[in-house]
Amino acid sequence: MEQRGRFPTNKCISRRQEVVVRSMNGRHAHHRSWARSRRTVQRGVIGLVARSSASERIPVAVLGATGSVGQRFVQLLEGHPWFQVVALGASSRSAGRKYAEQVAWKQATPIPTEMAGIEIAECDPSHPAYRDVRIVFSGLDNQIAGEIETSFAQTGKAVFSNAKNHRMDPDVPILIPPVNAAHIEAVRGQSVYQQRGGFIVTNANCSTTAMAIGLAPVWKSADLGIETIVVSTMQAISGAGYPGLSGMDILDNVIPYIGAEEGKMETESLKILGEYQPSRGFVPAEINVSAMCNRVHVLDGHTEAVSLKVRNRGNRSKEQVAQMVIEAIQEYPSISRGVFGLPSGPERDVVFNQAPDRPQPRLDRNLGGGFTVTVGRVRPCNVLDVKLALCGHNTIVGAAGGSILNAELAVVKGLVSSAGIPTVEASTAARR
Ligand SMILES: NC(=O)C1=CN([C@@H]2O[C@H](COP(=O)(O)OP(=O)(O)OC[C@H]3O[C@@H](n4cnc5c(N)ncnc54)[C@H](OP(=O)(O)O)[C@@H]3O)[C@@H](O)[C@H]2O)C=CC1
Ligand SMILES: N[C@@H](CC(=O)OP(=O)(O)O)C(=O)O
Repeated sequence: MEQRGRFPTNKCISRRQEVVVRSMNGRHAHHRSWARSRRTVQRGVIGLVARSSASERIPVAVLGATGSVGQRFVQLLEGHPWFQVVALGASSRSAGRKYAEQVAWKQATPIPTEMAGIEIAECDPSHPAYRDVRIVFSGLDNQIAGEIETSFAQTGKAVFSNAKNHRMDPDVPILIPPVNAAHIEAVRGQSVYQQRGGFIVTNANCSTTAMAIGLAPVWKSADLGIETIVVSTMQAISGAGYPGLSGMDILDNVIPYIGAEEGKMETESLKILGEYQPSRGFVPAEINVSAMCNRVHVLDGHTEAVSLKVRNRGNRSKEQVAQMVIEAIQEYPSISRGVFGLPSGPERDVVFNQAPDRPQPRLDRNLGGGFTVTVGRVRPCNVLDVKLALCGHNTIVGAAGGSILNAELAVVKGLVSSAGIPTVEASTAARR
């Protein structure tokens, strides 16, 4: 069984978490006890909201639900404390059939019973299946994702996309909560948000996501920073969707080409690591990135060999820089769960594994339920400053799981409203 017990019991939560958990109370038993155990917390900046009268979770839809990423959404959303899948969308080839009858299910857990009987709808926002939906998760094929996602946002839905189509739009964030949570503010500048309350948030290309999370501690360290990244990927077969590559192509083989992947890593990473300024939009990070992408004979989990030139090396030796990189990773705070209290967030977003032969996709991809990126082999580089290996699950943190984290962050930030569900903003305003 590859899934962890996914939703957290309380250990230590922030006030922000507490607000969300309390606002969602009544929805999930262990979240109620999570909130109860924090009743002694001092009333703070955000304050405590009254118990919500709402007893439902936020209704959500998954588009592309029959595909590789769509199935991950369905799997990861089972029993979600805040979200309830009420609609599943796919092409006209699948529409009209019950999900369990139509999907070629390839996950290691059974089809969730709460979704098995849902009738697949076409991806048309006027379809009655989507009437009550507030959040739309998109695992649509990028040949058609762009227009469909726009049409859902135009009907007031919050769209969280895996597809590449909108990633470089000037008002759409490529959001990775442990790296650039502040970018979610870009949503408020989307005209469709101002007019109808709908918006689009994308996640990154899966290799780019693992790299951004793995390198965030270095990038954000005032003593380090990054000037140059040279990365070679070893990408899993599942990244090509299902059925993807034929066995004849990938067995006993490495394919040193994944269409457009290198360009995406080189451009998306600059937007992700850059700044969002409401007056100027996205200001890209000043980093040189060179990517070489390879498909390897691994089912899930993208591994990457990275060489770095740091920005602030000063007089330090490369050994000292390598040690500082390790410490930056070890000290990097738990952001998804610790800072924001996102229920899908792992204990740690990024970890350092000191074993000489890690990370390895088969051993490390499911850490933190597939939400944690593992970094290892940090050592001096003869050409740049340091080199390392990192690994992240391409269809969990790199795809469906990443979108779910993004939607959870949007709820915490008050961007997704739902009747009876107080948000951080609403509860703060109520106290003014
Ligand atoms: N696999 C990965 O690791 C990652 C994938 N992505 C992105 O996520 C998206 C999905 O990828 P993946 O799951 O691998 O792709 P799949 O090919 O496995 O699934 C595609 C989905 O899109 C649906 N679809 C296709 N055509 C239409 C249409 N005309 N109208 C409505 N629905 C349609 C399919 O429905 P039907 O079954 O009815 O044909 C299916 O549900 C892509 O944009 C991809 O680039 C992003 C990051 C990582
Ligand atoms: N190209 C990635 C998966 C993918 O679909 O990426 P993107 O979302 O950037 O198109 C891979 O093959 O592993």
